[in-house]
Amino acid sequence: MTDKETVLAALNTVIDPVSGQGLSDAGLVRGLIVSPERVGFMLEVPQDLVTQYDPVRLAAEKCLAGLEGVTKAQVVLTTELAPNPQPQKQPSAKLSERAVEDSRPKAPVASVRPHHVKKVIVVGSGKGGVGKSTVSLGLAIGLSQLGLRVGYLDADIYGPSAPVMLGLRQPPEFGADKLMVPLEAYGLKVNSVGFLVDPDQAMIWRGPMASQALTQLLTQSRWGTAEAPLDVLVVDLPPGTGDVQLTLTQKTLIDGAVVVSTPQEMALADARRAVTLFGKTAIPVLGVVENMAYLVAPDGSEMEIFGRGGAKGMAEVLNVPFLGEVPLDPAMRKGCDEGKPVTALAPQSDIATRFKNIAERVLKALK
Ligand SMILES: Nc1ncnc2c1ncn2[C@@H]1O[C@H](COP(=O)(O)OP(=O)(O)OP(=O)(O)O)[C@@H](O)[C@H]1O
Repeated sequence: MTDKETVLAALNTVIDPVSGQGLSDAGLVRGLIVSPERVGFMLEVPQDLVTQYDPVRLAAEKCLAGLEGVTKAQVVLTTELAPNPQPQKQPSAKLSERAVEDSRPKAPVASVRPHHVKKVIVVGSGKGGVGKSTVSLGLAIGLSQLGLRVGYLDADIYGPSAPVMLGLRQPPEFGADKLMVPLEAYGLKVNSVGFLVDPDQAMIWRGPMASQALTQLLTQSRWGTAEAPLDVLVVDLPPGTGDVQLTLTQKTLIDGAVVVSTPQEMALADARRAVTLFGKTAIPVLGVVENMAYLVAPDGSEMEIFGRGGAKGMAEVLNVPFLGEVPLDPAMRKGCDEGKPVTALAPQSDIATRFKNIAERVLKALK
């Protein structure tokens, strides 16, 4: 009889069309059973890709059937967004050492990659109100000013801000392919939790519901096409380091994370946690942005309202890149409130140049 290692190695010869990796490495093999009667597993894929994966299912089944000693091979295609199965009664028999080892939590294997998106960057902060959304949008606009095709997903379920910051109100339409068509603003393709629910309503989401909504926004939006894929999708995460962030970062193939902090110690402590969270989920930290680093007074002097250099120092200590500082800029605040982002409308301004420089560093760190 064949063993699990042999089966997993064989399944790596079948290529996942989305990630380009073998099925085992891509984390698509779930619930593998290797018994004298049969070898089988669940091929867990995003709901919208089921048709695309049917040939992969057949190839996997053929691969298993070709292994020595296998009489019955079975691969079941299942979608990630299916409702949770009823809890199974736990077997009372004592588990073997191997089974105990198998059941220990492992480093998560991400499995969802949005369609036609080359790179996904998440922007997080430990603490709320540090300007994460402002910086995410500035970064997205900066990347697009560098000539890239950029998407912006406002995934902040606790306080979606894209509708206000970009002056967008109408919900996205659904295309014939049942995917949401992101709105377009200032050269960005935009989708937001705020388009789907009333942004003024306090949002109380149960963790699994929030994670599912975010995964759907991410994977069921038509960000790009085969001819014109998105170069980068910037995802503005909810603040904090809780379950919602953890689940999203575990379930999605993310290429890098940017952490935003203000310079004061209270914010830095939380930002450090965010860096640690990304580290734990094996997401490369592309760097830290220090927001509200200073304010230019009318006499031209720089007032360091929250202290300055704290986030830079933190980046050095944690050995992650420092991407740059963003001053308190009243024009940027006003533009955000009025749906007129100043970095897009005044691309030569100091603040726009800062975001372009940050975008350049992010790109460099991504490569
Ligand atoms: N550098 C800045 N200069 C001026 N105003 C700023 C700056 N950064 C953020 N703001 C303002 O501070 C407020 C909070 O910013 P923002 O919504 O981006 O924070 P956030 O961290 O995303 O908040 P939340 O955690 O609530 O989602 C907004 O009014 C925004 O315009």
